[in-house]
Amino acid sequence: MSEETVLEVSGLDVTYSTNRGDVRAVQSVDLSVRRGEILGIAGESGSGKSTLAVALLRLLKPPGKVTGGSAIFHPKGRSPVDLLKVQGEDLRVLRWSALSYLPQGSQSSLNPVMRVGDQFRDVILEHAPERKEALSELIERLLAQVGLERRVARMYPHELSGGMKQRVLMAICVALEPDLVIADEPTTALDVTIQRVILQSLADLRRDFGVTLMVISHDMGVHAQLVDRVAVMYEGRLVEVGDVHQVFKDPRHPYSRQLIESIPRLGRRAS
Ligand SMILES: Nc1ncnc2c1ncn2[C@@H]1O[C@H](COP(=O)(O)OP(=O)(O)OP(=O)(O)O)[C@@H](O)[C@H]1O
Repeated sequence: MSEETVLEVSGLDVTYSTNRGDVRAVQSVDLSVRRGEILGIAGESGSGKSTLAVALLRLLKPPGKVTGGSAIFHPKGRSPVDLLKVQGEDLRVLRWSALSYLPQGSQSSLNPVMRVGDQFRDVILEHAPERKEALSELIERLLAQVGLERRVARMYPHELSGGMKQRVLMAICVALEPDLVIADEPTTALDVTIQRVILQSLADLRRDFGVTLMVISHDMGVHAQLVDRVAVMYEGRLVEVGDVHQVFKDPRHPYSRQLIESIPRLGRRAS
């Protein structure tokens, strides 16, 4: 795996100002993501994982506010950019083609009145119109990559199971070969068998497309099966970052140890 850095987060602070006072949801977070790796973000509910993701994706809504730090992103073939400062057209250009997002509960993010193939077409043609010629082949290849038949392109979202919708979204996320995909709780709300299929598809996407993934999950089993390195969040802070085997074998922080001990049984790694 290359040691090239895709994203360098330094001193990130995010605060929600409420009438009951300020909630410092992310505090002084330093984190780097290496090209080609799967980095897990672990921590219990409320530890700040989603806030970290939406701040990096510039999708943070009021009363949330980034109150400090930088997130230097290095897309291939483009100049580095601070994700916390990029604006307007520059931000639009980065979305999907360099930075894509698989949101929590993403199964409702497909447009219910559009066929799956048209949803691929919209994303691909908006950012890469030169792909128009070979578009059907590309869509077929992307669907196959996540284990779906090409007939799925002609279907509407309501004709798909939850796991199929999740796989369609994963394929759309990687369609433009982004430098980084941020997936928030990709297996939550799916049954256990489907969870395994999704984890395997994510591992395959990295193997076949070399995609860099940041995977947010409260489920330590997901990290055990999928990720290369894991970062543990606790009350808005990163308390430990390391090789996943190392962290599971010898957690440095008592909170990481607690999280690991709370897993009923460690699963097998997917890759
Ligand atoms: N819109 C909001 N207004 C006020 N506080 C918020 C808001 N959104 C999140 N918070 C607070 O910020 C902290 C971090 O929440 P966040 O959702 O990022 O955690 P999480 O680890 O992703 O948890 P979950 O998996 O449950 O989403 C929590 O204390 C939460 O209550």
